[in-house]
Amino acid sequence: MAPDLFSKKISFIGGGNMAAAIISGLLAKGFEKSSIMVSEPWDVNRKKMADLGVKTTTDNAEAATVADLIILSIKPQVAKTVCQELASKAFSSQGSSLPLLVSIAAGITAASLKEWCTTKEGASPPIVRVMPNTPALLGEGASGVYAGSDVTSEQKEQVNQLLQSVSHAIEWVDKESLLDVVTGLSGSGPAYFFAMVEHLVTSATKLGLSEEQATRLATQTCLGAGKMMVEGSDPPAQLRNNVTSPNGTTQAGLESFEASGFAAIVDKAVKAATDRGEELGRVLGFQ
Ligand SMILES: NC(=O)C1=CN([C@@H]2O[C@H](COP(=O)(O)OP(=O)(O)OC[C@H]3O[C@@H](n4cnc5c(N)ncnc54)[C@H](OP(=O)(O)O)[C@@H]3O)[C@@H](O)[C@H]2O)C=CC1
Ligand SMILES: O=C(O)[C@@H]1CCC=N1
Repeated sequence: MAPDLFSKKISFIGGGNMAAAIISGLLAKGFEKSSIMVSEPWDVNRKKMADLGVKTTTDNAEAATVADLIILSIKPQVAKTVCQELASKAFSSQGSSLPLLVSIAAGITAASLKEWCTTKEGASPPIVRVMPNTPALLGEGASGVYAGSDVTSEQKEQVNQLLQSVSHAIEWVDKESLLDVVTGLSGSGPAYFFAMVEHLVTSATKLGLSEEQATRLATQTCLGAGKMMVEGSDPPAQLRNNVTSPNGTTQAGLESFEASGFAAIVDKAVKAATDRGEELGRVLGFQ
């Protein structure tokens, strides 16, 4: 990581699953524990953050005031309240030079965040939206990013550095609505693979394997297939063909998937998740 981000103070508003994943990634890259503060109301989660060695508080304004970079890692449903609190209790006293606000909240648009974060003096922070995913915990994340027009190239570089500590794939999108697609693909995506493995294990158990054996075989198959796609040069379709012997077992399995509408099932799921992101932004955002 370049020294630029290393010299910054980062505050997380909300210390749940994603905050833990990103903080773990940053600390693994050598980021100073004392340069991270987490504001979290729930004592159980606050203790988890304190156990990582970072500073904690229950006061969102305190965390926001000391930060060069604020990560909004709360649920979309509380984004408005939290932003308005930051505007009145933290940003108002900071003049026009406000810290960069990085929101990971699904669906909530930059325009809504901007509106809610505007102080009564009319100042508002530059806003970047990121859609990460939970493999960030292992430094194996995939993230989509969108920056508002007032974000400087230096700030974009800081966000890149932040994401490089937890993600292998960092995809900037120039149309904000595409972040909902990123959410439906890679934000929610880990759960699709977990569900797939759960079903594979159940199927193999019904056919006689023990649950333990089936779990070891299915999870390693998932990891191995993933590594082949990421580390090799062949596209997924080629890799699929390589496994599929004519009239063999894989062909039988894949034909059964297709007969049950596999492509349509995946299409509908990614669309449903994408639409839900858009809906969250519309329903919870300003009209
Ligand atoms: N989980 C995932 O895979 C991904 C999540 N996201 C996005 O990340 C965001 C966080 O998700 P996730 O980490 O899973 O959620 P969590 O519920 O695990 O974390 C959110 C945390 O914020 C706390 N919180 C609630 N109200 C406030 C408040 N007013 N001020 C400060 N903190 C508060 C919650 O406490 P309490 O529990 O007491 O309410 C909780 O600990 C969401 O917006 C989600 O859309 C993005 C990508 C992937
Ligand atoms: O399910 C959710 O809404 C969040 C966003 C992406 C993953 N988890």
